[in-house]
Amino acid sequence: MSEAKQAQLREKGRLMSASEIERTLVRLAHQIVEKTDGNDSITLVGIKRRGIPLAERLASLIGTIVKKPIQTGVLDIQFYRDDLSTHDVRPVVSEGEIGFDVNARHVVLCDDVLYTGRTIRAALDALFAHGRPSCVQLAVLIDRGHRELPIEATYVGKHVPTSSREIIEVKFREVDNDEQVLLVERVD
Ligand SMILES: O=P(O)(O)OC[C@H]1O[C@H](OP(=O)(O)OP(=O)(O)O)[C@H](O)[C@@H]1O
Ligand SMILES: O=c1cc[nH]c(=O)[nH]1
Repeated sequence: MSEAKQAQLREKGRLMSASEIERTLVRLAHQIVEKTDGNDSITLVGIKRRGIPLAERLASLIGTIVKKPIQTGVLDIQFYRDDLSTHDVRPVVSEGEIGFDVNARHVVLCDDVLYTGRTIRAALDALFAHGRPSCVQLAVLIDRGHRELPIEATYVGKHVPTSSREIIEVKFREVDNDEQVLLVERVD
């Protein structure tokens, strides 16, 4: 986030520490194993940017539980202006190959925050443009509400009721060199 943008935000508190994130991911990994019943076709697909470390960490935890490697993939969702959207942006998938086979795979999309649901809608479009998964589920660290589409997560780390002025800032060491979840508020 740019310094100018950061200057308009006021920190309201910490929602999760590094150890709370770790414990939550362990719980989510066990829930995924329980619900997918050791399914060999499982692929954890991270949505850029912070969905990627989330997918990789969950895949590693699940791999340890089921004692076999878990396939991962990446989806890159770009944003562009869309005046029809409440937030003036609409997620789209960047062009190019998806980099993994989605056919007959049990895909678990992974993202740090679920908000309007538009990113996940774009991710679903991308998946089905590239093949036919057998099943698609969604894992998110934080569900903050305010959905604009009929999309819900299968696995949720933490439900955080928010106002529209508030923003969830997830920080992962792989992306941010920091590890915590913050609640901040726009002060403009
Ligand atoms: O449900 P939605 O309204 O689509 O919002 C959720 C998306 O917003 C965030 O991405 P952000 O735009 O902050 O990009 P980043 O992860 O690259 O920082 C978050 O990582 C989700 O991907
Ligand atoms: O609060 C929000 C909303 C969307 N994406 C985020 O990362 N935080």
